[in-house]
Amino acid sequence: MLLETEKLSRVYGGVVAVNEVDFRVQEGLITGLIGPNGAGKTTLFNNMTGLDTPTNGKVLFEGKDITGKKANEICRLGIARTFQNIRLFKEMSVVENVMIGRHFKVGDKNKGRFLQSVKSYFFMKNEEKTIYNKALEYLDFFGLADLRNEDAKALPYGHQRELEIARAMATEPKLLFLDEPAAGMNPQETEHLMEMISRIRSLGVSVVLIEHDMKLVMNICDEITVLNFGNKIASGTPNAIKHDPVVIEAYLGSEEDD
Ligand SMILES: Nc1ncnc2c1ncn2[C@@H]1O[C@H](COP(=O)(O)OP(=O)(O)OP(=O)(O)O)[C@@H](O)[C@H]1O
Repeated sequence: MLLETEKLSRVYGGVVAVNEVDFRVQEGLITGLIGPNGAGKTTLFNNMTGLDTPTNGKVLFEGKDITGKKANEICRLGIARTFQNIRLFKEMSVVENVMIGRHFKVGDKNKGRFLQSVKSYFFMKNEEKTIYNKALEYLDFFGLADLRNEDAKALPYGHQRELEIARAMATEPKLLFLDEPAAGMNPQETEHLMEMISRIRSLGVSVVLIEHDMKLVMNICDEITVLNFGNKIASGTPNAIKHDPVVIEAYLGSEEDD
């Protein structure tokens, strides 16, 4: 198992946001985490990626206990993520946003100097040129290279979300967490996103995604785990989940679509 939680719980005051959840991520697969609003999906994400600390239970990554480690330590171990609300450096260009992800990976002694010097390729140091070229490779891989000099804030919404994913990929993760990547996207943008996520899997990077768009989830996930009121109520293949009466009752309801 690439990542697993053992009876992970997170309690806020009187609210049990996540209750003794055993969540499993197999290497090389796309795993969906679904459930109604407030089911505990983002809380579980935050507790696996170092943004929050479990009240009880463990998080194991490649068999090692990473419970309670800080977000940057976890990122260095090979776990990257995106957020429900887009968190780009809006005043910076597309390529600069990816370079920041890349730079984080390479290590960073001179961040200030680095950020001032990315404007002109001619004046870049060799290390910076390598980072720039690698960032372009990532943009190219995701079909975003033509946009490299645009300000991030000028991009259409769908591209902003994809840029965030490209930046997370530039840290060269083994495991990528995506929190509602298709939120607010139109059908064409969602289609492009689905291709992008499949390409990430083809690189051998495992993906975990929270998503309410069931077409996307059922189409691209290999495995799905369902939360309801903080409890894991099911896990299995998309087909098994789609036909699970407990899941239909708690979440899918009449939206179920064969
Ligand atoms: N920092 C916090 N303090 C107190 N309660 C919290 C906190 N974070 C989450 N909760 C509560 O924990 C529960 C689970 O919330 P969470 O955001 O994890 O659900 P979710 O499944 O991600 O929902 P959504 O699909 O709406 O994003 C909710 O009842 C929420 O109000």
